[in-house]
Amino acid sequence: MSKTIIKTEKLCKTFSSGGIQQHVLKNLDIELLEGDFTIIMGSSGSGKSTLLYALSGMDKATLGEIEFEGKSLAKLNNDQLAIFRRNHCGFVFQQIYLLDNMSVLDNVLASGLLVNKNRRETVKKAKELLVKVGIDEKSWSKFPSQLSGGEAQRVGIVRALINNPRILFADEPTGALNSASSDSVLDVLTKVNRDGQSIVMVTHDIKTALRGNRILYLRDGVIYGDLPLGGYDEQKNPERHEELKVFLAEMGW
Ligand SMILES: Nc1ncnc2c1ncn2[C@@H]1O[C@H](COP(=O)(O)OP(=O)(O)OP(=O)(O)O)[C@@H](O)[C@H]1O
Repeated sequence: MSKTIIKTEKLCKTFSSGGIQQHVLKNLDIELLEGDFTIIMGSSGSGKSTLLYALSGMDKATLGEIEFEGKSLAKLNNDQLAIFRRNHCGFVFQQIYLLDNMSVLDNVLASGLLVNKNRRETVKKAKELLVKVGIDEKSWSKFPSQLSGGEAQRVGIVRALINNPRILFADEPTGALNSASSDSVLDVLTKVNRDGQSIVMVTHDIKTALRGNRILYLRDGVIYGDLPLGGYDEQKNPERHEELKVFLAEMGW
C-alpha cells in the first residue's frame, strides 16, 4: 500500500471580485500517493491550476484541510509556507523563468544552495541531475538564451528536483514547446517518476496525460472522474490512449 503524501478534506477555493464570489473548488476530498504520477485534467477555467496551487501551498485554501504528510498547511503562516514549499515541493511551469544572466549550472545551484549550504555536495548533485536529463557538460556554462526550449525546460526540471522535493508540481510544462522538445521533457518526467519521484501535473493534452498513472478530472469545481491508468508503458500506449479517450468522452471533455 503506497503512503499518502497529500490529503485534502472539503477543500474549497473561492475568488471574490467586485462583490461577486466564484466558487472554483468545492469540497474536494483528494488523496495523493507516494510514487504516483497524477494528472489533473478538465476544461479551460475548471480550476486545474487553482487546485495545483492549493495543493502545493502556493495559494491558501478558502476552507477545508490540506494535510501534507500529516501536517496541516492551513496552520502555517506565509513565511512558514514559503519554507515548506522550498523544502518539500518542486515546481515546473509553462514559462521556465531561468535567470538570464546565470549559466545553466548556476541557475540550478541558486536553488540548491538555498537548502544545502555544502557547495561541493550541491554541485555534485546538480551535475548528476543535469546528466540524467540529457544536459551534458558542454552545456553547463551556457546561458539560458543559448538553449532550446526543451533544454531550458529540462534545466527547469533539474532546478525543481535539486532539493529532493517530496512532490514535483508541474503546470503545463510542455505547453510552450514543439513536439520534439515536448517529448524530451515528458521522457525526463517519466524517467524521474520511474525512479520514485511523485509528480502532479496539469495538462490539456492527451499525449501528455498518458505519462501519468492516474487521471483526476475536474468539472464544476468537483472531482468528476478518477481514472487509474497504470504506469506509462510505450508498448501499451494504444490501449491506454483508447481508455483515456473513452474516459474523457464520459467526462464531457
Ligand atoms: N487570482 C485569481 N483571482 C480571481 N479569479 C481567479 C484567480 N485565479 C483563478 N481565477 C479564476 O478561477 C477559475 C479557474 O482558473 P484556473 O486558472 O484554475 O483554471 P484552469 O482550469 O487551470 O484553466 P486553463 O486550463 O484555462 O489554464 C477561472 O475562472 C479564473 O478566472
